[in-house]
Amino acid sequence: MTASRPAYTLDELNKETTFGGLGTTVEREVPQIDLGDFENRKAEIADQLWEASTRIGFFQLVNHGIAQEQIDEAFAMTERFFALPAEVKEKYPLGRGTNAGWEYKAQVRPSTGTPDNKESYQITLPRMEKLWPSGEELAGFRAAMLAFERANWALGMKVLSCFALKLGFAPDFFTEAHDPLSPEYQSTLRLIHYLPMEGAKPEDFTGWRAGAHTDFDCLTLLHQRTGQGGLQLCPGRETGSGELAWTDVPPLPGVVTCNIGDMLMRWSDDQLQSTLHRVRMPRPDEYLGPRYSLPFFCQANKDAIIRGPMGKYAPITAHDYLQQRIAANFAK
Ligand SMILES: O=C(O)CCC(=O)C(=O)O
Ligand SMILES: [Fe+2]
Repeated sequence: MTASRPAYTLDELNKETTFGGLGTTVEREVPQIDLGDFENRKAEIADQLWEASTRIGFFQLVNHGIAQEQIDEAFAMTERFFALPAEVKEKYPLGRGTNAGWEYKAQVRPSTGTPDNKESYQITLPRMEKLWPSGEELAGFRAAMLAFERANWALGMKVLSCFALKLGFAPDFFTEAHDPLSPEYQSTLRLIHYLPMEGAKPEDFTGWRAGAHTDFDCLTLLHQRTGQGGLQLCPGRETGSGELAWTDVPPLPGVVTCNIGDMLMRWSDDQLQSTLHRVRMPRPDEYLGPRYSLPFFCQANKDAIIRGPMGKYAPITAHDYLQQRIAANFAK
């Protein structure tokens, strides 16, 4: 299969085509970082974020400031959205290269060459014209999601301000690069529904809920439900000849799971690690119901220029960078 895959122009994509195998599992510690008393503890928090992100590329935030009621409401609305009839969801289709709208089993990862076993609805604010379900179809959805999008943006900017500190940029450097009032804004809230596996055939369990990948963005904030596990990570992009060793990331109550994406890895001259991850199928003896997750992707505005403090890579706009990644995942 590998031979028939396209060659990509970005090195990270060519690498990704080699990560589709089952691999082994190993325990690793995913650091928890407490954001409480942020203003007074910022330097210490920045050190902890830096340590986690240069080492494993994943961490879990506690005392992150997003109320559990708001997270629960976003999940409840998400379940209602995906429960709408397909004829309704089809009225709001994902536009090619836009990260906005609904898709069903349309994302093919370079690592697996097969579609993820999921449907998703993406919210990218400047691109939502004609993509919101009407109030009659789903009352309260738009208000809940706009508020949740903004809460995640604010948390993401807090974390990114710590990385700005460590990289020698101005404190609001990344906030300005992710300006939600600009038409160039392209951060995305994604609602994901992984399909239930009750009564599925044995061969259906051989695929992936989400094939191995790294995220395209600067930083991902991921909300998960307790009891709906499956996320696994593999740090360091260990591309040697051996099998990759994967670590389960349990969905703990009250935490927001975060990971560094390729855009921030490039922006930090490869100091911060964008870590490979995937969502495995449940085993037949595990919970087989649907799985919902809510990632928020902090993706710098299209016109932001990605240039690291040491200038390791040629400057590129966030638009050009992202388009190459999206094209590789949704190629028709
Ligand atoms: O659903 C999850 O737990 C992870 C999803 C993910 O990695 C992604 O959408 O990029
Ligand atoms: Fe991801």
